[in-house]
Amino acid sequence: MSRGAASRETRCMAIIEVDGLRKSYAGTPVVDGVGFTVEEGEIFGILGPNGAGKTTTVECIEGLRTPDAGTVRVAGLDPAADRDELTRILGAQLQESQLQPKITVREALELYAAFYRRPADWRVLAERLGLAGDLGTRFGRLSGGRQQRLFIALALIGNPEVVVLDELTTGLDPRARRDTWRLIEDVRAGGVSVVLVTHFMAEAQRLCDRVAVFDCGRVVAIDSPAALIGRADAPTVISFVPSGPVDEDELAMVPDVASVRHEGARLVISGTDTTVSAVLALLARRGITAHELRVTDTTLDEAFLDLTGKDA
Ligand SMILES: Nc1ncnc2c1ncn2[C@@H]1O[C@H](COP(=O)(O)OP(=O)(O)OP(=O)(O)O)[C@@H](O)[C@H]1O
Repeated sequence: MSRGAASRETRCMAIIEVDGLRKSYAGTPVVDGVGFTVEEGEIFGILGPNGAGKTTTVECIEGLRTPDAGTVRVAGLDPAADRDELTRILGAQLQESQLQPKITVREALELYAAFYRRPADWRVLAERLGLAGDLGTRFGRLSGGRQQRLFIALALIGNPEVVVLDELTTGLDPRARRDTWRLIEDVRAGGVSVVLVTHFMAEAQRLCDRVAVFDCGRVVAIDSPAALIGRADAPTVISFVPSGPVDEDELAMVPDVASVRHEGARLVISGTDTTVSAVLALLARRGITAHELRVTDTTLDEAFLDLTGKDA
């Protein structure tokens, strides 16, 4: 194989490579040795509590910030040095403040298409993203969900190989969020790699092939959502509404119990399979019936708490 072919093959696998990335503001490190790769065609999630350094990291990938140390490559390009070439490969979601409320959907699509040498056909994009009926509507009059559709369309208008979506569904109602998830899946099905910065565990669990969990400027874990959940100390949750009072001290003594909490009248106990049978046996001994009994796998929320000790 020629060296050119070999390097193309390497590039085929990783669309983004970040290694040893560091960035400080006023001497305070906010990104402190971050490294990960995003494979072509995957939806890669970046999760973490407020201030963990997620946005700073993606801004280095987008060429909006210059790293203090480390390397970032997007399809082999250095974002800080190759901004012009980068715009042909990478699409970034706009922030709301970058669009005038009076601009119509058609005008925004035409304007942004004009920035690229070989833009996507904006009419096709509008159709695909369900915006064809909104072309004459002013941005300020669109619902939050429709505005997000427009931001996705604008991120895709340069025919990018990878898009970075930062907190795309924050502020949307659950229905609009689910619609946006479907759009992101469609984008990936169209061959575009996706980097998704999110606070929502359900979003990461539903969409992402792999997730990097950030904490205090570092990556504390990278894995598939299922594998991260599998790493949790307490992989099983049993919950029920007890028919009478339960001695919680006694419950806490049950084998493998990691936590006992209340959700209204419901008791929620996390632990292992052993916990489930032991809790049921204890209830039977005390003559208590478990109404609305549910046994579920732990979620990414719980796995995240285990990894960072904080809510996202
Ligand atoms: N331009 C800046 N000047 C100084 N400090 C900054 C600047 N931008 C970000 N910070 C600080 O750097 C830290 C990391 O910010 P960053 O936005 O990267 O985190 P984040 O994980 O994206 O957080 P969030 O989820 O709240 O958006 C925060 O403490 C933030 O206040």
